[in-house]
Amino acid sequence: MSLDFPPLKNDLLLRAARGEQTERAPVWVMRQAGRYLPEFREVRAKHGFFDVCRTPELATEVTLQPIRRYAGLLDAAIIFSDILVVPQAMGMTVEMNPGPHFPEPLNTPADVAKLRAHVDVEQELGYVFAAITRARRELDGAVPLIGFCGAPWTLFSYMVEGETSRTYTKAKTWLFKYPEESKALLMRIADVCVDFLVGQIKAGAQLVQVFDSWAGELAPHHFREYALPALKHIASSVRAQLVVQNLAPVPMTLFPKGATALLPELAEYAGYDVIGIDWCIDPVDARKAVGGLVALQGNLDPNVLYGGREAIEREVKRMCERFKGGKAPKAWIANLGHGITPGVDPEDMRFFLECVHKYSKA
Ligand SMILES: Cc1c2[nH]c(c1CCC(=O)O)Cc1[nH]c(c(CCC(=O)O)c1C)Cc1[nH]c(c(CCC(=O)O)c1C)Cc1[nH]c(c(C)c1CCC(=O)O)C2
Repeated sequence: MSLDFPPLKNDLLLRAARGEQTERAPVWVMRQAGRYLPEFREVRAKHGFFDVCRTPELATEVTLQPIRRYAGLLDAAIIFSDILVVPQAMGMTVEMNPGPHFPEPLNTPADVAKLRAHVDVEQELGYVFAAITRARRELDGAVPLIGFCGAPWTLFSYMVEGETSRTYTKAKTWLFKYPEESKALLMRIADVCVDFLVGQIKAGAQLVQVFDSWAGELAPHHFREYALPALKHIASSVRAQLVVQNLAPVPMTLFPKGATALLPELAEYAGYDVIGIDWCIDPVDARKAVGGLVALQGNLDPNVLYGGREAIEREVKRMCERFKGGKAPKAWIANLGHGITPGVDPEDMRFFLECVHKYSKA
């Protein structure tokens, strides 16, 4: 049973995500709705971060801001929310001041008892679903709408560390001191992610992305042991649930930032259609690593956007050549290798998008 939405006018993203070569690379930018936009800062001056997330009108407004500003240049919208709404749904308090802060992180496995035994995502995160349905209607088919969640390992890190960490000492202490409890918690987070992503798809998300921002912090064998099973569980369970609930399949993207060494097995076993890469791997090498199994997304260093027009043009041109080169299939979604940062001039972002349009033509 699916909701009815206006027909999609630009399906470049969905075609590339399914592995098709496209006439040019679709392009969107992680954190495209954010503090580099004056219209976003205006909304944030009047409303708290999570108030924007929890108010479908505001979340829709902010989701559409970059689509309006860069009309005809962006090929996707991403729903305005945060990965940390999942720990909130599980019963944790999360503040944003200005970075994430958990007043009561999970210090030991005993603290897991403080989490909700059963998470009703409809009740806890229904506001995200409402925002997605509303944004999808307001987009009027201009571009597809992306839903997302954080990956279990990245969310686990925040829930244990209580903030963004440089060393991940607390999260890793859990892995090495309490391996079984860690695995259980990772799977518990994964189960919430499954319901959350299925709910987003049901509400109108046309592609979903799993952000594993701290994937690169783990040794490959630790990633394989702890992070990968939960990621696989999400991909296979979401797909199975879509069948059970009679919903059309949607492409799934995994962004395992920094996990370059694992690209071959992620492509082969994780179960995603698209893998996002950061700028620390050359696109030609990433292609070799994943073969023809998945589409790639990425990977310009976000700081290139601070380098002025000449640097932006040169680097985008190079990125396009590197993604289109080599012998592997060419399905590619252009993006930065991580989120856009607050100091970027919105006109430089526009120039980046224009350069992708120009240099990624088949
Ligand atoms: C690790 C992570 C978080 N959140 C997210 C990740 C994964 C991606 C990544 O690694 O960047 C994902 C995220 N966060 C946000 C989105 C919205 C959609 C988009 O435009 O991409 C998405 C997809 C909005 C946001 N989430 C946040 C902001 C800025 C806060 C503000 O408006 O005051 C935005 C626009 C806050 C946030 N939220 C988080 C941090 C560390 C911070 C503070 C630091 C920062 O600003 O980058 C957690």
